[in-house]
Amino acid sequence: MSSYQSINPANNQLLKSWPSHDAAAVSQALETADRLFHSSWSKGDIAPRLQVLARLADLIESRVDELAAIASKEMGKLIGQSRGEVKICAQIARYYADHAAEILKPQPYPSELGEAWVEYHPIGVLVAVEPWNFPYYQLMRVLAPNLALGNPVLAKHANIVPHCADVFAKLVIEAGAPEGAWTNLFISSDQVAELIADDRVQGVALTGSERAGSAVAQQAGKYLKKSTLELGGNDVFVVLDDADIDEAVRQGAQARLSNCGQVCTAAKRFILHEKIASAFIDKFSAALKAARLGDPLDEQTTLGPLSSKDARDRLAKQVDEAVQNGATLLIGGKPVEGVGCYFQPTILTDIRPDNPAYYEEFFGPVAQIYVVGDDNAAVALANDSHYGLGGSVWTQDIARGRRLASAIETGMVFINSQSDTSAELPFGGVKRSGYGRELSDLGIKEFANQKLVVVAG
Ligand SMILES: NC(=O)C1=CN([C@@H]2O[C@H](COP(=O)(O)OP(=O)(O)OC[C@H]3O[C@@H](n4cnc5c(N)ncnc54)[C@H](O)[C@@H]3O)[C@@H](O)[C@H]2O)C=CC1
Ligand SMILES: CCCCCC(=O)O
Repeated sequence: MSSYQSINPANNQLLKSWPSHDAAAVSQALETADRLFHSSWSKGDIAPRLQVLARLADLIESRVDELAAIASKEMGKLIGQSRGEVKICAQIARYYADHAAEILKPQPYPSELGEAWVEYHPIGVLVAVEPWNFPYYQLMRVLAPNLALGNPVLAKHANIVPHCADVFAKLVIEAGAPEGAWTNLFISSDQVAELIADDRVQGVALTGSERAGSAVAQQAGKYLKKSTLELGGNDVFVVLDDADIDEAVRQGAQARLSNCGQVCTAAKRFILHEKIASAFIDKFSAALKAARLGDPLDEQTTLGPLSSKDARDRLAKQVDEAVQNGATLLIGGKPVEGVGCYFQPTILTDIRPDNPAYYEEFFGPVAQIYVVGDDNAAVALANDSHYGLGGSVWTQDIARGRRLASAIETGMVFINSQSDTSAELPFGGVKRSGYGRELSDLGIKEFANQKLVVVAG
């Protein structure tokens, strides 16, 4: 039985099983990608590649509803959020279509040795290993910069979103990319490891769990291949005593419930100044309780299902263990009875450092609340984490917000906004949230040969 299956998490119905790719198909895909890398497509003028990205952006924009429905049926994202994800993908494709040539032009390096500059060249075939939570966005973050640069990509998507993987690959071809530029492979972890070991593969990008990241990075390290990792997070949502509480509650509820909480940069640890904690908790609890659970395709639904039964069962076990280890369950805490992988909006408080939950990411609609007396305590708590991905600070004193943003040990901090993403801004983290950056001018150079050329003076 294929391990790639489209199952609707709103009703557990099997939509389609997808055949896996065997060794011969993988070998052919690698050969085609490597041949493309050694062709004028990858090494020649950038313009034809950017034209493909512009056409891809147009194609995606013309098919938002169709693409969004596929994602919502396959992984349970609310239809409006799926439309938003599809639109961000078009934005990313268009950003690199419009800006890659400027970003990748040779950069002069004034030197006493003579005229010096850095050129940006593709390095070869890459492997992309991606998760189900943003089934198109995660692929586009790798495709767009590397297609602009000239690196062919072999993509291994999460096993529960094969339809998204397949339709994305077809869009890239329809936009005019040659065979080999982006190849979707329904393959196993072992087949990924074999690809990474092959001399024709020069790098690997992964978004997903620490477990997957560690396995893939070990293999990449063993074979001296460049890797980037975008892993989990336990992002803070710091509400200071001078914050606009109603706006913080509104965005805090969105930041915890969006995509049913299955977002690496979702607000997960709510750190509240003691002066406003009670007011925030009352309003925040009401906002989470007001969530309308239902079919993700129904525009009225505000909280869909988790992506799978496994994800739902993992979360339920995690919440139970947090309570067994001393946490207080303020609201929710249980799977919703009936069909589908639904989970109650949940708030946990009184989580002490000796509770394993204190250091754990809850990948679902589960908020942890902590109360502190001052800014230093907020920063100390924020940094007491194995993760370092994103975070947000809420205050009407921007200088104060900037001080906390600089002190919080993550890759991204937003002041008076929930975490977000846009093609022109770098995305990534530190510590166990991974390394490297995606998007922006930083992302397109992660897998570039940044070659120094010097003309002796
Ligand atoms: N940073 C992010 O955006 C995301 C983080 N996650 C984290 O991952 C956790 C579990 O979600 P999953 O989808 O199960 O993530 P996962 O890490 O199991 O899967 C992510 C991708 O890695 C692949 N993979 C897993 N193990 C692998 C291995 N040994 N070798 C090669 N490829 C491998 C999977 O097939 C999938 O394509 C979540 O609870 C969350 O903490 C999940 C989704 C997105
Ligand atoms: C809109 C935010 C995107 C976050 C992508 C992630 O969970 O890895």
